[in-house]
Amino acid sequence: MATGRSHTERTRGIPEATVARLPLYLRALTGLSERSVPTVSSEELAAAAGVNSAKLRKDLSYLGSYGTRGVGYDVEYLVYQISRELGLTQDWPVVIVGLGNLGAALANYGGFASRGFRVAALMDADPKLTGKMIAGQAVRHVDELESVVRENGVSIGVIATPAGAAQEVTDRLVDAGVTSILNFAPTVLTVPEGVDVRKVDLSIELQILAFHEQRKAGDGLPPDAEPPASGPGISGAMVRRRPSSAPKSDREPGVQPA
Ligand SMILES: NC(=O)c1ccc[n+]([C@@H]2O[C@H](COP(=O)([O-])OP(=O)(O)OC[C@H]3O[C@@H](n4cnc5c(N)ncnc54)[C@H](O)[C@@H]3O)[C@@H](O)[C@H]2O)c1
Repeated sequence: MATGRSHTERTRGIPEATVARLPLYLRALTGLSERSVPTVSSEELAAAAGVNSAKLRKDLSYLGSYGTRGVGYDVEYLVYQISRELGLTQDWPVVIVGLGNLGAALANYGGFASRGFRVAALMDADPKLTGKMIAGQAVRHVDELESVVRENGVSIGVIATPAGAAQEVTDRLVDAGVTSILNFAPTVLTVPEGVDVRKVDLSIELQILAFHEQRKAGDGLPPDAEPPASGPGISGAMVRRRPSSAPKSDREPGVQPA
């Protein structure tokens, strides 16, 4: 199943679209693994992940995984391969900033820890929230952000503050050493080279559904109108990058590109 190529060789050149589908395969495979299913065909796995099987085979070939004719893919091994490719075989401490409705819901979501994303700290600017227990952790004041990031080796920050605070929080996270941001606030974040931002925007997903609903109703669009690119709840690439030297006035509001 695996080729003789090194991990580094395989990692090079995996298309971003393939990377975006790997979590879908992993979720489907985890379900199979929990049911102790030993092998899976590309057709079954593709159906479970909601992609076509030719695409799946191509995607998995980037990992050096080709399956065995007549048998399919070894479920446990493929779970390991995809987890390794996604960097999930190590622990990633995350910090959640903004513990309002959304932040508290995220903190209570068990799916982070079970996938190796340990919530190292919950931080909020509201002194009334300091010390409040959420999901078994005391909320800490955002004044401690830099020390929390450094002490816990945090590399991923989750932003669930109002839009107006998101850039300032991002700058502080980045200055403290965070290199990946998951942004729930409805604003464009500007980050230096080398920092990745993923934006989650449920309202964009709803707008795409509205487009399709409108088409189903045959309302006002020419028959050959192209639908917008649909995607997972986490919008695609992202990122407006600002060289660290660029002035902060470069920032502009708007919708982060998907
Ligand atoms: N992406 C999505 O699909 C989605 C869905 C719902 C909400 N949102 C967004 O998520 C954010 C949070 O929504 P909510 O309903 O939880 O809001 P909320 O008002 O309940 O909570 C925001 C929290 O952020 C804290 N905060 C404000 N400034 C801060 C700062 N500088 N540092 C640290 N904490 C700070 C506040 O004290 C508050 O506890 C908003 O930007 C909202 O628009 C996004």
